Amino acid sequence: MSTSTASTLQLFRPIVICGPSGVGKGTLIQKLFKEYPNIFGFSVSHTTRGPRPGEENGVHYYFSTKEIMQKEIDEGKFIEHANVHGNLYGTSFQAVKEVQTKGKCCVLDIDIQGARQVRNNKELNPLVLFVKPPSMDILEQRLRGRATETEESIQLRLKNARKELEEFEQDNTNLFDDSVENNDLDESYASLKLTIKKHIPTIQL
Ligand SMILES: Nc1ncnc2c1ncn2[C@@H]1O[C@H](COP(=O)(O)OP(=O)(O)OP(=O)(O)O)[C@@H](O)[C@H]1O
Repeated sequence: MSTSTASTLQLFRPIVICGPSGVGKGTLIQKLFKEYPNIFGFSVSHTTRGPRPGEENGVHYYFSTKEIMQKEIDEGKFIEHANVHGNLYGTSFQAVKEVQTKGKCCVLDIDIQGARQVRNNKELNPLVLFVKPPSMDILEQRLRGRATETEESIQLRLKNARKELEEFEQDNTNLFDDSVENNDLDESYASLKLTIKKHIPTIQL
């Protein structure tokens, strides 16, 4: 008897990870990819900026032009997009589908505005999780400890973080399905895995 892999392939709901800058989203997501490279996948983003040495089209980014990408945004082909210093960046529905058709669960690191855009998308049906900092002081320490931001950028991120935390606490639009507090990293990572399993029981973690 033969079995068809195509018919047994599970299409996992994508997971949207939201939370203030510096809370540790990237750190948690990297741990998932490292422990489960065959279960989780990152979608390839589009950009209109030129490729840097060593960057490959379809691997690091899909390189596009402003005209083409804007037309595709207008046609609704993008889950979310942003203009950063004059260049467009975004995630297409197709890029998420490519991860899903490999049998992987696509993890998206997008901001609250982006999450709001995809929240009620029936086709995507994302699991939206919020990563909370233990406190604003700790968030500030992490942003400073990362040493990637100017003072101005830290202040802007903290200001946005206060707004995002308020939105999370009120959450009157049911934007988030669940949340994880990123306090001790190992405990938070374990809690993230449990939260994912709770909402996507067929995932083998
Ligand atoms: N649980 C934790 N305990 C202590 N430090 C942490 C923890 N999680 C992450 N960090 C550290 O905090 C800093 C910010 O983490 P990270 O870059 O993952 O945040 P982010 O939410 O992805 O930020 P951004 O949205 O700006 O990309 C990093 O230096 C990281 O090593």
